Amino acid sequence: MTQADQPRGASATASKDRVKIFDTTLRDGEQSPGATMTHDEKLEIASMLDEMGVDIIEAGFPIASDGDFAAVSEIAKNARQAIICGLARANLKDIDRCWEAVRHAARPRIHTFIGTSPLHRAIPNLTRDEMADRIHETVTHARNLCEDVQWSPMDATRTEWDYLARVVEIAIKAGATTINIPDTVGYTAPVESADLIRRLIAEVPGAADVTFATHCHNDLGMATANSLAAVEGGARQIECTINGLGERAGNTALEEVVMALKVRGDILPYETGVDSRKIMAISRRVSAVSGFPVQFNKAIVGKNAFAHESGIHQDGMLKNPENFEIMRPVDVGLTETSLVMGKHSGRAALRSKLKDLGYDLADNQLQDVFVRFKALADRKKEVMDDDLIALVQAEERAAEDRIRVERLRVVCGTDGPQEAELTLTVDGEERSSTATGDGPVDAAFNAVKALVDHSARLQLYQVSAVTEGTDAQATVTVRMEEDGRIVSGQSADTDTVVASVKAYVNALNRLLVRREKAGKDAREVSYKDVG
Ligand SMILES: CC(=O)SCCNC(=O)CCNC(=O)[C@H](O)C(C)(C)COP(=O)(O)OP(=O)(O)OC[C@H]1O[C@@H](n2cnc3c(N)ncnc32)[C@H](O)[C@@H]1OP(=O)(O)O
Ligand SMILES: CC(C)C(=O)C(=O)O
Ligand SMILES: [Mg+2]
Repeated sequence: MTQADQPRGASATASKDRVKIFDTTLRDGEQSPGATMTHDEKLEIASMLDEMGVDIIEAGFPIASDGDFAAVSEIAKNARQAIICGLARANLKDIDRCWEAVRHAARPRIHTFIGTSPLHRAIPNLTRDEMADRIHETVTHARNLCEDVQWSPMDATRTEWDYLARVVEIAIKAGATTINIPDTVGYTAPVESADLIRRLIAEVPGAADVTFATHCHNDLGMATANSLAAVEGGARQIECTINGLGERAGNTALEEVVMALKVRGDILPYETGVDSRKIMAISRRVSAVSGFPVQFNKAIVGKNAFAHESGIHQDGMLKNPENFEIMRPVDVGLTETSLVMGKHSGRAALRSKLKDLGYDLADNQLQDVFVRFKALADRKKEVMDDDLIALVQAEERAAEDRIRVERLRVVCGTDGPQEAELTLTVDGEERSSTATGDGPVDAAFNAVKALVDHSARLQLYQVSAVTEGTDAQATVTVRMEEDGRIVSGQSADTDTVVASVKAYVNALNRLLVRREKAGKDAREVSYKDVG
């Protein structure tokens, strides 16, 4: 075994075989249309990969451009522990350029490849024999430059068995230390993936002296399954990318294979040197620099991978997280599971969430807030913490209010005048009014004035969104002044006009309290009977 073949990390145990993680986010990942990263971004990602314990970083394709060459060279210079690898086609110029870039690394690797299937042999227009000679020549050349050489028969899974076995043997004899078997077009299936590696190791002379690697693409959604099957067949290097970034449907996702081996060590007795707690951070960074968002339900790193909205699951999670989670969030770098509050949530989650927010409600209060919460959740995709706080505060305020908003309808649009039809309960008596105004809020405020006669002057009217999105709750604040007394009112609702009227009424209620406190009889307020 050469120095380059030694697995990293001190965690290898007698019972578990070590599987090397080869990350190609910066090479195959960057080949995704639109995923190009800048020089500095590549350096940053390489450093994070090195830090998290990836064994080999494929840093780029040095002949592809001066920029790629510069990035691979600098990553090679900065590498702390990882092997730094560059890709090269099966020609001497590519291999020389690759070596120029990776040779700065403490542990450099040249990765050279050529397509060996009937379809791919036609690309450079070579016969079987001509290609075999080319493989011998180029792998020998690479090995003369570098002691760590990886060779890949591109489209191996669509290559005839006899030819594949023949060229793998040639590459091993020419000095390749790692033989990578790519499923370039995501065509294979788990049983076949395992069998192919097993058969190569069993039948190709010299196979026992090299590491076999698996490189899968996800065209049929089987990349992770195929990679793990290949490991069961004898592969000891998995090629993968962060978030599964890569050509077409992507490559095997690093986070998936690492966590599968960690969580299912009972049936997959293999280990990696990757510190899984660094997964979330690098996933977010790769998503940001590549511009590829991670789908919400993506395994391990998706926004919903450790989130629960439905009441039965939330209740189960609160009783024991193992009820609905097979991994601890902390093991992938998250601080906690998130209980998302939405229309499927129940009282157990609401009580727990409110407690976290500092509200320890009695059962009857909780029930009131729960009813209002469900009504809000029916109108809004996700109820955020601030929405809940607004609900509880409104509940607290409403308890002693003499004036309550019952119903409001507004007519608005380009062809004014805007009109509001409002029903309030005042000291238990229902009263209604219709008013017009300059805009829906003005019309609604005029309707309030028609029902509650007062001389308070509106000093401030302010609207802000509690949370994000067009379905966000609007928080409205109003400030009013009467005889030197200043009161303010606040309310939140997904309907801005409703929130405005409720904030106005909230201020009026406070005004009544202030008047009472000032020794006046609150009933001095005269209510116009327009009902
Ligand atoms: C499955 C994979 O991921 S393979 C890697 C794919 N990645 C990339 O292609 C990204 C980087 N590529 C590039 O920047 C460019 O394609 C370059 C610089 C490598 C080559 O550019 P060009 O010289 O303009 O060639 P072009 O891209 O048009 O065509 C590819 C050439 O490489 C040849 N070729 C392709 N693969 C190999 C190989 N493994 N070994 C030898 N030659 C190869 C093709 O036959 C073709 O040459 P030809 O025109 O003489 O037939
Ligand atoms: C270059 C090779 C290994 C590759 O990316 C593929 O075949 O998918
Ligand atoms: Mg690939």
